[in-house]
Amino acid sequence: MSGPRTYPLEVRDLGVTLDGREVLAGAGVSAGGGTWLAVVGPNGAGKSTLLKAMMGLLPHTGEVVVDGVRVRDLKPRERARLIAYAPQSPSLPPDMTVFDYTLLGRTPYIAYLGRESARDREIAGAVLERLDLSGFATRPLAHLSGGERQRVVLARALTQQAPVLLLDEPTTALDLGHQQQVLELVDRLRAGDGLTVVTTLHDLSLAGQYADTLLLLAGGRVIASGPPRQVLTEPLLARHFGARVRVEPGTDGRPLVHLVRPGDR
Ligand SMILES: Nc1ncnc2c1ncn2[C@@H]1O[C@H](COP(=O)(O)OP(=O)(O)OP(=O)(O)O)[C@@H](O)[C@H]1O
Repeated sequence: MSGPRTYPLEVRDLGVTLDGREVLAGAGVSAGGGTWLAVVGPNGAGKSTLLKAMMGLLPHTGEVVVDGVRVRDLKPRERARLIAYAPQSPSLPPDMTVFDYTLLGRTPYIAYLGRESARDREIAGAVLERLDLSGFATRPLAHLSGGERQRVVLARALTQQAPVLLLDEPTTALDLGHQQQVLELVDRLRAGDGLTVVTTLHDLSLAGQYADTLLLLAGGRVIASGPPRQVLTEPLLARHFGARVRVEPGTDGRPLVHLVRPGDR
């Protein structure tokens, strides 16, 4: 039995200069099709910049290649069918309803001047259901809490049904239960539909629990990449986050990162 078709991802020598400042340089990493890559690093490291450049939203040098296709050669609609992106804090049209905003994820499939089909509406409805958002469908975006808004942004990205999913800090505004719900849902989509997932994540233990590969960025450069236990090491975290941490294996052997107070052993 063969699984779903998957789309490997390769980032080659990516560089971004903003206002004359090199905020990302020489960034390279690859992720197998159907695997999860988590980008970690301190504030200002260049994590969001990397995702935006991968999505083609920022001028950059280097290449992003998905399943052998150079993303920069694609037309915007083709790119949007291949890669979906949920930004960290997008500005949302306040009067638009949750359902209509989610439906925007179908735009790359709707003909110019065309209207969404019953199938498009069905897909949007099903995604809202999976994210516990059906009850909010007719609510204007301005009337949502921060965490609800964050899940709606994710809903729009999932409605796009692209095989590569880029999520910038998908869990920051979420309570514990919703963090788990969102990460488990994304992981089910990865395993079941073969999505290639790239997330930035501040929570290093969560990154270590879910990702197959971690990419540690600091100062716009790649410091380390590889399986979680190779990247989440006490010396690397101490050096690049300026934090005292203890790293120990969890029940599944994946590393858990704890902050240690000065004076504790
Ligand atoms: N338009 C801009 N002009 C100049 N510098 C910028 C611009 N946008 C972002 N930067 C800088 O680029 C660097 C990388 O920013 P980025 O948002 O990618 O960091 P990040 O790793 O996602 O950080 P955080 O964890 O705080 O979200 C930061 O130092 C930021 O100040």
